Amino acid sequence: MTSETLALSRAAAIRQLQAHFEEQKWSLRELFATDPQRVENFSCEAAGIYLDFSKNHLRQDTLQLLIDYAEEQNLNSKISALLSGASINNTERRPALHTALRFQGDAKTEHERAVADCRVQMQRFANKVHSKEWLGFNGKPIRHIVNIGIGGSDLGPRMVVEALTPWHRDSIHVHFVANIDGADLSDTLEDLNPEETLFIIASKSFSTLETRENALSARRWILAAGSNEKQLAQHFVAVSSNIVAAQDFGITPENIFPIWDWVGGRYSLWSAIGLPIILACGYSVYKALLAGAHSMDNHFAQAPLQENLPVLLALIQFWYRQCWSTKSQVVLPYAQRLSKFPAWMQQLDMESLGKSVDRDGKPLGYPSGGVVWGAEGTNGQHSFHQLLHQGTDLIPADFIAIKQPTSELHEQHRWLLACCISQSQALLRGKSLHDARQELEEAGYTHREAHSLAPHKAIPGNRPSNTLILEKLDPHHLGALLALYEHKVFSSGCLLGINPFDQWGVELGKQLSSQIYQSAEAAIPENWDSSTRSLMEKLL
Ligand SMILES: O=P(O)(O)OC[C@H]1O[C@H](O)[C@H](O)[C@@H](O)[C@@H]1O
Repeated sequence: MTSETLALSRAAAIRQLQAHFEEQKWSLRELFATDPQRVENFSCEAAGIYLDFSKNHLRQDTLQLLIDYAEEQNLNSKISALLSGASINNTERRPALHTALRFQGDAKTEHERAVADCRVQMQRFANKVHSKEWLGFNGKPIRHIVNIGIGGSDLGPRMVVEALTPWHRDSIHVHFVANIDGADLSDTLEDLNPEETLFIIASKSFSTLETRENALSARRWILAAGSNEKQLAQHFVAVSSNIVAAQDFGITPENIFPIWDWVGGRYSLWSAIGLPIILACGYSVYKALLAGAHSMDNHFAQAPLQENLPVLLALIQFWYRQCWSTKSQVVLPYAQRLSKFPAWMQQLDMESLGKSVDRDGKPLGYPSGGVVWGAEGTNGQHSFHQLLHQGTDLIPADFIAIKQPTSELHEQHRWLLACCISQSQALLRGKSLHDARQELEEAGYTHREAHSLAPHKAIPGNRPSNTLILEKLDPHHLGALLALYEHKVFSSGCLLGINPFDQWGVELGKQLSSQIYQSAEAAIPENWDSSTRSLMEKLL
């Protein structure tokens, strides 16, 4: 099918789905009441992750319409194109081969051989640090690693290092600095000894403002502590595809870990951008993470669309966004150690799907990616869940539960899981006006008072959610979970007909910030809007 035919079929399929939506009269409670097998019919398991998607506004015919649409959009062949290294990132004319970063067994392709070499380089380096063979300028072993990077060069490894806390080595502490706000770096360095600190300058482009400025400040901090220029090599390594810029910064070639243009920033934690994970937890943990992701890659490649976890999640998102006009989706990991997961998801989903034109540059004419947000449970229950339950917007939720306790406090874990289950049940069931009235009367309110208060207490319910269950929060399951969402976002991009691999929308702000920074020293251009000019006068 040509791209024009695909675009026409997209528009027609969306209209058909909308017609199906208009006809639907069922409530979630009715769907459960009329189908005793609903959970069996609307759940799947793969790579150690169980997905219950029964609490969604889906009947078999809805799902079939969605699957038909995915087939019409050639989703299967697009998945094959992604995994085989076709130039799927059409605007930047390159493949998106993050799956090659987690290959298992012997390296077969050119990409895998490059990855294998890099893995050896990382392992050797980590061994030297862990065995205390790698010394700082004063002959002291390294105890602190500070990763300086932002966006994809920060969010993934930061989230994984926190998620895998039980695997941390006692001898090494890993820290992350991202923000251009100097408080981020200075607060982090406050209690560190420069003699025992090593910086990873993580930047695919090696030209990102925040990373450059933080790296320069870190360099001055090490020099001020007594290191000479030559000894800086003992305190700085880099991960970059811009080898020349990293060398110009003063990093010796053997301490530069490569990343390639076929690895997108938000998909890069599996590359040398994941070096902090190896330093914090050891190489075997990193390997298990890759293996978990690889098992999800295999599932994504092989499972039929109707049993394919990433595809199902993408279809559900598509259904709500196109037909239910949802504006956002919330991700709720019920695990303290996954507190940074929503931030990682935000970059993954919003940088990928926040587009207004299709792969050919034509206006979409239908909504693309929405807002992704969330926080770890149970904390959100005591703040924003109010809006999920009683607000006017329908916000589909993904709950992520971990079956095995993540601490010694097993009783608390049972409470955590009970809270997680109760939230999706409350979203589904709601509370009728009648029940709210009765509850109030039972609590001693007069009939009249109960009548007037009940609308405030009633909860609409009928609100959808997915629940994902991981057996354990270990490297393998975590790897599978992250790959699941990566492939979900890719599938969403295919369903929307957009290229999810570029992010040129972020460039304008960067260009303007340097113009503003420079103009503040000279005259502010007169043709700039008065608000910008006034803010510059007040602030700069
Ligand atoms: O790794 P870097 O080249 O420093 O890029 C870091 C980040 O900056 C950019 O602004 C992009 O929006 C991100 O996708 C990227 O991950």
